[in-house]
Amino acid sequence: MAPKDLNFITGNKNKLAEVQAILSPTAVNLQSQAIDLPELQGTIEEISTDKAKRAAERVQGPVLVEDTCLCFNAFNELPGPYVYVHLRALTHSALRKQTPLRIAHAIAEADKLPGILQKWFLQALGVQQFHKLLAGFEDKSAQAVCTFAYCEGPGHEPIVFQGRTDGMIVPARGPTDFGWDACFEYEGQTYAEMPKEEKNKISHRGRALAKLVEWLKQEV
Ligand SMILES: O=c1nc[nH]c2c1ncn2[C@H]1C[C@H](O)[C@@H](COP(=O)(O)OP(=O)(O)OP(=O)(O)O)O1
Ligand SMILES: [Mg+2]
Repeated sequence: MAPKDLNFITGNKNKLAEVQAILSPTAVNLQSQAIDLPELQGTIEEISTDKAKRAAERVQGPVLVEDTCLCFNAFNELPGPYVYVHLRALTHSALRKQTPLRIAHAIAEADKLPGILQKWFLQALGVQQFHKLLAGFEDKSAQAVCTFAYCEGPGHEPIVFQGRTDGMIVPARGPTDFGWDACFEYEGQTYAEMPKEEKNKISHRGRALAKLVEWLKQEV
């Protein structure tokens, strides 16, 4: 059964602000709790559904969670689950000493890339260096993927809503206060350069929430 109230569990204030803005014209009553949840390794869907189950256990009630991935198309086919595991074991300072190629191999796992590793890349390289990951590749295209998972409560199977937006990885332009927004270009503008309403209309998050809102309408 679709809920009237949603309890969005996230440790990320920028995400929360966007979700509030996107859902404000709808009938959804959004609450939120800032809990930083551990994230599993696996496919994008597995990460989100597992995150939702953990969150439901933690709050002992219905929850909404979200996981965001940035997938570089140039690295999709590269192998390297072990590189990924290896990089995960490194500290931030050790990661900074890795060669771009080693980091690129880890990005090859982008399909399976939990937000936490992406967070590490951003923290280790900084938003100004982020585009250099693709320096040796002609294909700078990328896909922003946002996956919401709603879980009715402990023991329930989560429902997933996903939105994807195609763009390019570019040297940072615009404010750098939200993740890789300044490095992700969509139709000539980086996410960071766009007014928020414009980003929310075309963003991975906006598209995923449109599906969530549709589901809520059908269920009511
Ligand atoms: O629209 C976005 N524009 C730019 N950057 C973004 C966006 N959305 C997430 N991001 C960044 C934040 C974090 O560095 C990573 C995802 O990690 P992710 O685990 O999904 O988020 P998080 O740990 O910050 O919050 P949460 O508590 O909801 O897991 O990508
Ligand atoms: Mg996270």
